Amino acid sequence: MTPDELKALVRTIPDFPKRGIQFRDITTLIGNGRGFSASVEWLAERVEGSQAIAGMEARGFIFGAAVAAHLGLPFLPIRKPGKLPCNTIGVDYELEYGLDRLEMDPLAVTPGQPVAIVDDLLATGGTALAATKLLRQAGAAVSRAAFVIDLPDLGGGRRLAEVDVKVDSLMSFEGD
Ligand SMILES: O=P(O)(O)OC[C@H]1O[C@H](OP(=O)(O)OP(=O)(O)O)[C@H](O)[C@@H]1O
Ligand SMILES: Nc1ncnc2[nH]cnc12
Repeated sequence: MTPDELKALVRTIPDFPKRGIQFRDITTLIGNGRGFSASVEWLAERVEGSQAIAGMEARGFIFGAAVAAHLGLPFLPIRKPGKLPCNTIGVDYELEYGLDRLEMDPLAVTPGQPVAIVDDLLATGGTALAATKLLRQAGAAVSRAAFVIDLPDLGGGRRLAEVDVKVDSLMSFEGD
């Protein structure tokens, strides 16, 4: 499937979860078997060469885990607060429509291990920056991140470039 065909599978819902937000919903993309599979293959090609894939709860688990399994790599879950049973490190961050916190097991990576980030969507970059910070704090080398959707108007790509993370995105939505 072409990137345009995949983009046509993303549903836009206005004013969710807050007035003024155009919510780009991947439910309809993953609800299409060929679309899901093509998206996972596209992401996997971008992060090949990494030694592990990290994905952020919850939508990052959908694509991150699938990409890791596709490449035969470990998957590192980066979770919302209070979910991991082990000792954790955490970071608070801001996103397009609120505040949140991410946590991970600091022992999940080995020193210098190249870990790529995979998520469904890049908006302000707050989530991916928080994940980068956590993974680096745990000792991982983070230089790549791949997303299904980029919202370039919100500047996430620029913010990740500033911390030396190269970004690839399968499609983007701009100007509305
Ligand atoms: O670039 P940002 O401004 O940080 O926004 C992008 C993040 O927002 C969404 O997650 P959300 O926190 O809504 O959680 P969910 O995956 O549990 O739906 C999305 O899945 C990204 O992780
Ligand atoms: N506009 C948006 N649509 C879907 N998920 C998002 N996460 C942050 N902004 C979003």
